[in-house]
Amino acid sequence: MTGLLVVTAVPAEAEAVRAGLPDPSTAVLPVGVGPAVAAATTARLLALAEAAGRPYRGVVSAGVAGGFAGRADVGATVLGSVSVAADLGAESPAGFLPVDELGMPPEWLGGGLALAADPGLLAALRAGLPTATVGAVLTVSTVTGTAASTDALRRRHPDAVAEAMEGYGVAVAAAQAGVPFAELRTVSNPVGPRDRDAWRMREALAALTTAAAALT
Ligand SMILES: O=C(O)c1cccc(C(=O)CC[C@H]2O[C@@H](n3cnc4c(=O)[nH]cnc43)[C@H](O)[C@@H]2O)c1
Repeated sequence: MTGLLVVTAVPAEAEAVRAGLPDPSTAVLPVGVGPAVAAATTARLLALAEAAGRPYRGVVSAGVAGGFAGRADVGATVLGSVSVAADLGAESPAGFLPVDELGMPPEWLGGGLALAADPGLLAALRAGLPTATVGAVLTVSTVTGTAASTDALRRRHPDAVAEAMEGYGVAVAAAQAGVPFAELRTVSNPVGPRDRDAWRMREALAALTTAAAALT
């Protein structure tokens, strides 16, 4: 059994995590932006480790995220209690219909639209990050960029603290491999109308380096 696998979307996030790791032998790898490439690449990494007789002890999806104002502001650290596929569904005149409300059983969805963090791994991360905000982290394929879609997400997910683009995909890969999963994010921007000037990437990456100390 090897240690933790930490997957980020892009190299800058991986470098920020590595810079704060207490154990430099922890694997930190960028697996791409969005749920599909993150799921496929993580699944391959987990399968290769298992085939080599050195399965990972757990996998953490880490990186920057948009935070829901009043729940997780810019610079905050967030731990996902659950990673949610927030835009997997169907549009209708009455609004968005999540795919699990269309009669599809959880097994068709890799375990469901909301995959909970492993309790032991989450507890360990909470212990190392006592000021982190804990709540649902949404996974979206399209970055939310209007007030209307922000309000709709807030209504549909009153427990959501942040949104990003990889967590649910990594969670599906981990569930298929039977490996504990958690999601760790630092907030680079508020979820809301698109405004690149509101981005604080340097601050979020610095917070990621600080938070990485909990990844023992
Ligand atoms: O150009 C824009 O307006 C824009 C706004 C938000 C994010 C992007 C990205 O290309 C970053 C995607 C990347 O970062 C994570 N991330 C960070 N903030 C958010 C967000 O508000 N909503 C969704 N994802 C976000 C995400 O996990 C990706 O890896 C561009």
